[in-house]
Amino acid sequence: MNVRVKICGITRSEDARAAWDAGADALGLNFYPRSPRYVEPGPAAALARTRPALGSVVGVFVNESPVTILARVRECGLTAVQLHGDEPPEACMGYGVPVIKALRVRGEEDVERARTYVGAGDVAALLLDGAAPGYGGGGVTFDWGLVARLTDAGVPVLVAGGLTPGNVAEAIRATRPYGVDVASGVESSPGIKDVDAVRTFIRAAKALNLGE
Ligand SMILES: O=C(O)c1ccccc1NCC(=O)[C@H](O)[C@H](O)COP(=O)(O)O
Repeated sequence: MNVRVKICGITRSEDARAAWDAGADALGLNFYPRSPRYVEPGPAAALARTRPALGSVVGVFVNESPVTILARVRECGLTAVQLHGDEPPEACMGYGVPVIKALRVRGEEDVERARTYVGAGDVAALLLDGAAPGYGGGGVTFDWGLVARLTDAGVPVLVAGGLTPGNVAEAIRATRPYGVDVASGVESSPGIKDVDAVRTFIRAAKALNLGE
């Protein structure tokens, strides 16, 4: 197993550097203006420049216009875009970088809906999130038992929603995902990462990589 770790909602350069140093594979920069983790394009470009040679910087968008997404990809050097709103499968292409489509999971019907994105456009992975109010970053888990039907079929899935240093290992064992993603579970307040929690989270996730 080689589980990748994405730390989402980075707003400060010290948090970005700490996450890379701790072994993060990807950082998420949030371009949804209503998020407490929103970053303006200028500071986001500076955060993206902390990226090490093999790291990935993912821009998170909610129902954003393609023109704006393309502009952010170019000006911030994003290596992937995460569409975290109500974007249909046909909207998941045209950015010149891989697309991660996020879906909130309440039950089996949402997993079936997720299947409609597999192979659509530039979708390279699905991110399955809990169904908290709002679009993301809500700290709510979902039934991990629903993920296996996708991962067993070889679909790259990032498991998100309510993950913490304390439950990430259990989530990985239950879902055998391509990766895991966390925002609020490693914060002292929204947008401010708790560096010790980030380190513990990454260590817990990557320990399973070493264990198999
Ligand atoms: O984090 C946000 O504020 C946010 C707002 C709107 C859309 C997406 C958002 N975050 C995207 C993420 O990838 C989060 O890491 C994911 O939703 C999990 O969040 P959490 O449950 O807090 O770990």
